Amino acid sequence: MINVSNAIEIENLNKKFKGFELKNVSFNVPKGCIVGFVGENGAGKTTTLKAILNLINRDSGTIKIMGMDTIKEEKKIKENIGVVFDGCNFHDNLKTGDISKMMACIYKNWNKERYDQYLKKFKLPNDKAIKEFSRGMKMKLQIAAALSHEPKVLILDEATSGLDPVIREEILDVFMEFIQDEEHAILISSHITSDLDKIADYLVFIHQGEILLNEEKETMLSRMGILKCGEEDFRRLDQDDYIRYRKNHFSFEILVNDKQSIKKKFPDAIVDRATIEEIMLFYVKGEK
Ligand SMILES: Nc1ncnc2c1ncn2[C@@H]1O[C@H](COP(=O)(O)OP(=O)(O)OP(=O)(O)O)[C@@H](O)[C@H]1O
Repeated sequence: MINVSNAIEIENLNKKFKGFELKNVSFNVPKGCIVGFVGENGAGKTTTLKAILNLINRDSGTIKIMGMDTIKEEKKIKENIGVVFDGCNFHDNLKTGDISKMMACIYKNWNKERYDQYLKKFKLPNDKAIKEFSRGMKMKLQIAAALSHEPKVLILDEATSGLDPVIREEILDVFMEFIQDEEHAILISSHITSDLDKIADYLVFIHQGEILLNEEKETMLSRMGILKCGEEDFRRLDQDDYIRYRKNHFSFEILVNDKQSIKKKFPDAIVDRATIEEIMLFYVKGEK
């Protein structure tokens, strides 16, 4: 039996569209982990996720799920993946029971009891057609369906976007429950960085089709920091000390690589903890 520690492995993925390119995208999703995939609108998140799912043809690169090549062993892999994309993929006139019958034909591991449990947990009615569902209800339905064919990997594209904090928390709890099994893994793209702050173990940051950052979340957040200082102190910094800076009227805000070494250099300096959102903004808007 092959023992693979990564649920998903992406190596040198390239895909060119007119005016956009994924450039040598490489990262892993380790088993037992949630990887948050972040980046601004149009950065290439959905394109990457679609390439993982073979929904678009890639130009080059290899992608493995549970050690299996996603092109050569596509059929075998599909059973192992639960997918939720923004918007609802089920036909509007279907009811929850119709979806169960349909999914049972598609997936050999379809677990109707589990699906019914999720419907109950999410308080989804079985007598209404999907067209009468709210956005949050549609999202929860998709998540219930994605989890009920007993996948090992969840691939989620903006699965919590446009939902209120109560529903988001319910959904995040379900993801946390799913990941308790060490063989499971989640790759989730989201603009709601506070959600990723809560649940992600790793963060992968994509910008203009390139991976800029790929690190364990807590290590990254405890290492990086934001230093506020005047021009004189800024000039004393080495290039290696910081990642990006932003200049205001009278001061500099600097995303530093290593809070501790900066505190040694400037004992009186205040270096604040950076949030995921701030780090993203520095990478996109800051100067080098
Ligand atoms: N089928 C396609 N043909 C041509 N260009 C495409 C196609 N699909 C996506 N693109 C382009 O690829 C780029 C990346 O799009 P993508 O949907 O991957 O971004 P994203 O990071 O998911 O953005 P968002 O956060 O807005 O969903 C965009 O410039 C988009 O216009």
